[in-house]
Amino acid sequence: MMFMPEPVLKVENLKKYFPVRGLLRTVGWVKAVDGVSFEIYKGETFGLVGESGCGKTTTGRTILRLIEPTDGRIIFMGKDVTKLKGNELKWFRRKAQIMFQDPYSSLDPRQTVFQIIMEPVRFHGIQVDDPEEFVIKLLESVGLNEMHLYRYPHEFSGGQRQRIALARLLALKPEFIVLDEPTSALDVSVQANILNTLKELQEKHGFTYLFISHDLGVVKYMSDRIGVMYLGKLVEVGPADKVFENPLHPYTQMLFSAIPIPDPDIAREMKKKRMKVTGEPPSPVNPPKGCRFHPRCPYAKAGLCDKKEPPLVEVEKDHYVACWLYAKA
Ligand SMILES: Nc1ncnc2c1ncn2[C@@H]1O[C@H](COP(=O)(O)OP(=O)(O)OP(=O)(O)O)[C@@H](O)[C@H]1O
Repeated sequence: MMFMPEPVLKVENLKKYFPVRGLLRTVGWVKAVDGVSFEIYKGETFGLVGESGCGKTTTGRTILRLIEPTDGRIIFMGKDVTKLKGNELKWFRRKAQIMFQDPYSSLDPRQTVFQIIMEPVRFHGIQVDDPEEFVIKLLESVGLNEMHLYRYPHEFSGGQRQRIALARLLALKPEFIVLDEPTSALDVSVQANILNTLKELQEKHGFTYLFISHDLGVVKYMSDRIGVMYLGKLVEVGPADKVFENPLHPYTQMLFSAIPIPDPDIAREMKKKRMKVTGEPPSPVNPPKGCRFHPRCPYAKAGLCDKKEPPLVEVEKDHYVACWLYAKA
């Protein structure tokens, strides 16, 4: 796929801190997103990976202004999202959509498929000559059909519900879609079908995706580039094939060591690099500054990571890592 040089989305130093309340006052902050920067180009899928709680969902929702950022800039198609109001905000709400993980709670059980799909269309004042025809076309584009038009969500399987949710957002002709674990609640066979539909729709309409998942196999399958998140920060960013074949950050190496690697040469290479990591990830409330992933790292041993955060540096073309092992201290 050809990428346009102008990014559809540009995130600069994005932060989202949640207060931790004590009895009388705020006693700390959950630094869910802590200074994240990346760009996504037209027609591209940017995958966000990392363990549960590292801040993936908060990043996606803050970008869409479903929650207000603590700091940072979000530029969408040249416009500063944090400053949008009135008609411009409505335009943004139409052009930037989200598909949630849970197909059971995202559709109103009292509405028919027709009503579910037409509601946002009416809200945005989109003119449609023949609403029935319009909805049938949308249903067909996601693998459903006119038989489903006047049925209710409970009559559908999880995968079909995700298809209805997809048809609803397609009706608004979005530019950018946050896919937040869109298939995690589904059986593996159904997952593959939905992922392929997402890919086909992207080819056809040139959609730009932010794909959030903790499932590395799925992220690898879907993404052009990926960002690896650890405790609210991006520790590695690069083309998906490069990051998977040559993970640089000790955290990425640890994360990837859990998945089976089909290519024996790469598997052997990765085994060499694998580091022993034990224990749960640290809490994002007052997190440690240093990286716990490289006990043999001289920089970590010297306490350098505690004193100063490593910058994101380009180690090979388009492949960035934030670790003192690769940067000049
Ligand atoms: N509304 C909130 N109030 C307080 N803390 C929150 C809130 N939303 C998220 N958090 C915290 O922010 C951190 C990041 O959460 P987030 O859901 O973004 O992570 P995630 O990587 O998407 O994890 P998962 O895959 O489990 O959804 C977690 O520690 C979480 O507890």
